[in-house]
Amino acid sequence: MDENRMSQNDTCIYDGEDTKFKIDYESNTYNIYQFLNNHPGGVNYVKPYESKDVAQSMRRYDHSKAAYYLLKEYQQGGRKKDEDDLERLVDWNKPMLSQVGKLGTKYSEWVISPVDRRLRLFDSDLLEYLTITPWYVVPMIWIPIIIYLAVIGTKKYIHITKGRFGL
Ligand code: HEM
Repeated sequence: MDENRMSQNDTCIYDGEDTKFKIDYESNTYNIYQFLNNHPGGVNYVKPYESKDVAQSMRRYDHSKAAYYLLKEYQQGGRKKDEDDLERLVDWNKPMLSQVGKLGTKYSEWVISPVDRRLRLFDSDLLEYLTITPWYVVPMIWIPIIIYLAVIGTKKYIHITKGRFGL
């Protein structure tokens, strides 16, 4: 493999032989299988384009620069690293937090150029662990707080309105 290309396995969250949804864009082929369900326009817009060229349709829907940048992530054989200066600004295998401060004026362009790969934010395993919250933690914390505040509020209301309204 060309050493200027990242292998798809390095960059993909999902991989596997049977997980393919190929499209063409300007004579390159892309496997966008892992992106299908995340497409902001919905999966149904993209589904009819399996094995077809999407260039015209993408232009018709006025996709942003970020969308075309993201598309390269799914290029067959991996993204060409030497094509994008933005790719070389950080070491993707190291935590991001310590690196973004050094991006300087490039930061604003880099931060809105989406990629679809595993990366970590913090050096510390504990902090990294805290960056991902399973959905059930949110009701676990907030439901007791809501119940507590509702009980306190009701008690106060009963106390304040005691003797009024003929109660
Ligand atoms: C030909 C097939 C495609 C069609 C018909 C299509 C259609 C659309 C539509 C209608 C929206 C607007 C959603 C909204 O604003 O509510 C959208 C947004 C978007 N699409 Fe697609 N899309 C296609 C392929 C792709 C591909 C291949 C990618 C990249 C891998 C992509 C990335 C995006 C992104 C990032 C957005 C958010 C808006 C933006 O940044 O432009 N789309 N698409």
